[in-house]
Amino acid sequence: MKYLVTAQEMKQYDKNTIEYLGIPGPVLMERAALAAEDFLKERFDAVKERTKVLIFAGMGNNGGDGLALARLLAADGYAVAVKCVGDMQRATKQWKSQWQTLQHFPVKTDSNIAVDEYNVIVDALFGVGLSRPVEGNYADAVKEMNKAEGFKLALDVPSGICSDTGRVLGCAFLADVTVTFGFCKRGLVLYPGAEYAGEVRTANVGIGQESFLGQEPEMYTYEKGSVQLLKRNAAGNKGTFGKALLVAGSNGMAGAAILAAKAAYRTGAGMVKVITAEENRQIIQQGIPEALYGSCRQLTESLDWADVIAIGPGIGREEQALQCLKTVVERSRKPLVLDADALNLLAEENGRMLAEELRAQGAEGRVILLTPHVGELSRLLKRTTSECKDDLPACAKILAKRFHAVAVAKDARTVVCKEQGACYLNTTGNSGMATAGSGDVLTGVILGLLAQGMDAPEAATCGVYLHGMAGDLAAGLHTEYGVMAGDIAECLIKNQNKKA
Ligand SMILES: NC(=O)C1=CN([C@@H]2O[C@H](COP(=O)(O)OP(=O)(O)OC[C@H]3O[C@@H](n4cnc5c(N)ncnc54)[C@H](O)[C@@H]3O)[C@@H](O)[C@H]2O)[C@@H](O)CC1
Ligand SMILES: Nc1ncnc2c1ncn2[C@@H]1O[C@H](COP(=O)(O)OP(=O)(O)O)[C@@H](O)[C@H]1O
Ligand SMILES: [K+]
Repeated sequence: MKYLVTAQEMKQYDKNTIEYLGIPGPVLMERAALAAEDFLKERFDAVKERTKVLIFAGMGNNGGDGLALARLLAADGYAVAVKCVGDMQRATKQWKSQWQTLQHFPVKTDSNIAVDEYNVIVDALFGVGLSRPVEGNYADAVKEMNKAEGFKLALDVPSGICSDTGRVLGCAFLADVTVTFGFCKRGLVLYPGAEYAGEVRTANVGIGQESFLGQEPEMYTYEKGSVQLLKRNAAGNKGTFGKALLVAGSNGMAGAAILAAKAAYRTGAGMVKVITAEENRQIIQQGIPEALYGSCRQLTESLDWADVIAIGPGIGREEQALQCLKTVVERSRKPLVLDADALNLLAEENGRMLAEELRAQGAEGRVILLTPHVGELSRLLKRTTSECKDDLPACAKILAKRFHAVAVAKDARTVVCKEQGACYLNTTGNSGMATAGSGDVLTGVILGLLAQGMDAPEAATCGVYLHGMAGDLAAGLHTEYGVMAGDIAECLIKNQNKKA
């Protein structure tokens, strides 16, 4: 597990480290600069004579890190220059102290620095202290850095990227590598920040879990290779691994049902039954002969049969779909995954009473998982899609609280959260998964995990992770251009736990 922190959390952990653990701020700054220096030496020591480093320093402690880095590199024989941006009178105490020390080292700091003479550009304008859009001299400096040739390193956060949301505030530094200090910031993982950050290296500067003092970060992710499936019972039979009921696929939309059913089987469910439109009987039986088939008339008895239920992929928004949803909500209390049109129906005026009923069931303890993409989420929350996209973790939390459910808010970086506790941000997957039907596969994966007895939050986080890993494997086979949802289903579980 890897923590992802906000600016506020990071500042609190800095403060705790200094005030409670007794490690002075200048020590932390020195370690931050040493970590950045280590990285640069790893890359450039072999070509030190030809390496000229230009550091753009703002007036906060991020700039202070930059000044300390300039000193360390100069002491090590590198050609270094620093370009200060901002009013030195207003610099932080640590910055001023670094500036005084720097005067004893051979670092160029005068105002006529020709940027194109330098082949390494270091951005130390703003870190987690960025509080408003980058404008004026600062924006000019960011543009100058971006225009420069050569290797680009950001200290802590690329300037202009919001540490919490990954949004660009005004304009932002486009880094090849970001060395971030203590813990990885959310904005380095969320888009577009992730693209601006380039490769992210998290450096240990002496701020660790001891600095939480009971306040853990509210977001985490899994690193590749760290997710475990439930141990498979060697003596198990198909009943042991769960009966999964899937209500999916209206007339002409049988593909959604086939993809989700296949994914549930590929994830390990013992039995999968598909309830779908009568017209789909033949195509389902040919497309996935391993699945049991039922028409909508057999829904009620199938609810009794099932251990877990999913509804939504390809069901449409017609009256029959609404009736199926009504039956599933009212006639059963079993764990329920709602996706796609099931969510759209709940968001419509017609589905309002059902949504109320579902909320009440959630409050009474029914296990509910909602898996909206940004469009579905916006309809459920009655917000614009850009509002949802701009702060997906916050919107996912609202949804989880509203339905007393596990919310899986899908996007390039999917968020999973419960009513209470930390959110999971997924980092597996790729743009090849932005293809019709890949959400149906995810529904099947989560259903398959639930069928085997995984608890709901774990099935959601593990499911999203595995789905993304399968997408990465599929992209390895077919490229990000060529991935189709069926490929993702085929790649599930294959080598999933191999470290990348
Ligand atoms: N506090 C600590 O002990 C440590 C802090 N470290 C560094 O310190 C950084 C945080 O330092 P600060 O809190 O001083 O913040 P920053 O250095 O990120 O910048 C904040 C300063 O920029 C100004 N500012 C913010 N947005 C602006 C904008 N758009 N235009 C113009 N000015 C703007 C603020 O008013 C403030 O003066 C971290 O990112 C990290 O690089 C590291 O040295 C590790 C230890
Ligand atoms: N750029 C991307 N990077 C990683 N994952 C992505 C990307 N785009 C889409 N996905 C994933 O693909 C799935 C798409 O789901 P959804 O939008 O419901 O598709 P559909 O409705 O076509 O089945 C989600 O799990 C989402 O997280
Ligand atoms: K920076």
